[in-house]
Amino acid sequence: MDPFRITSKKVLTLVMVIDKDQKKILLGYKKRGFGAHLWNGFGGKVEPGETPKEGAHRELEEEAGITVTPENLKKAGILLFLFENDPVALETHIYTAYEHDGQIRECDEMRPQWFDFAAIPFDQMWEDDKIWLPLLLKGQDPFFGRMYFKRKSIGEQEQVDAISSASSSADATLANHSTTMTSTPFTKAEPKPFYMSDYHLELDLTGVPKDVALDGTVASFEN
Ligand SMILES: COc1nc(N)nc2c1ncn2[C@H]1C[C@H](O)[C@@H](COP(=O)(O)OP(=O)(O)OP(=O)(O)O)O1
Repeated sequence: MDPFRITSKKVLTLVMVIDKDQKKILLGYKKRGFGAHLWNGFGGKVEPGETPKEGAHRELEEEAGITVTPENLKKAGILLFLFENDPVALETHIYTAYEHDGQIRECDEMRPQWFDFAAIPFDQMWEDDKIWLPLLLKGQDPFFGRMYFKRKSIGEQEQVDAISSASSSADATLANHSTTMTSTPFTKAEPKPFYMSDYHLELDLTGVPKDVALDGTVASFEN
């Protein structure tokens, strides 16, 4: 039986807020829930009746306190995250926002912080990010991909713990390169429960239909 066989999906959003002039990206430190202790863009589940773009707008305001006009919220790609022995895939619609309104603020779920492009904390982010985020920062969108994740075994987890405690001094150095939004100290790397075992990314979408059929349902690049 295929351990990556999927029967349904959840639709999620992820917004990457970028300051092109300063060459900085706004990330949020996830304090709880799925992906806790990792830095990520802002987003979450699309609610019934919402388009992905409407969901992205709502989640950005909830998690970072800022709004983006519809024309400034641009679709960068769609990634399908698949987890071993989990039949529910996460279809994640990724957006860029180069302009925003309002005051960035922390909430109970996310702690926002600006990072220089040269100091993005990839070792404390989902492993797929190091594949597509550099492309997004170069403006090479849109992309479409499948990312396959396996849960770490106990032995692998112990190895990660050892690496993570050895790297805590490196984290302190990273903190000096980033612009802190709040007085909360930079958090050291936490072990990641999953590792990416494989991926497939389409960068040339000429052969991909506008509506990409995934698991029987359809994702549209339109909004
Ligand atoms: C597995 O790989 C992933 N990589 C990246 N970069 N981002 C991911 C991955 N898997 C999920 N995400 C993103 C997609 C969403 O932005 C969040 C998860 O959203 P969450 O489950 O927290 O959704 P909410 O609606 O905010 O959840 P609550 O029920 O807590 O409100 O992570």
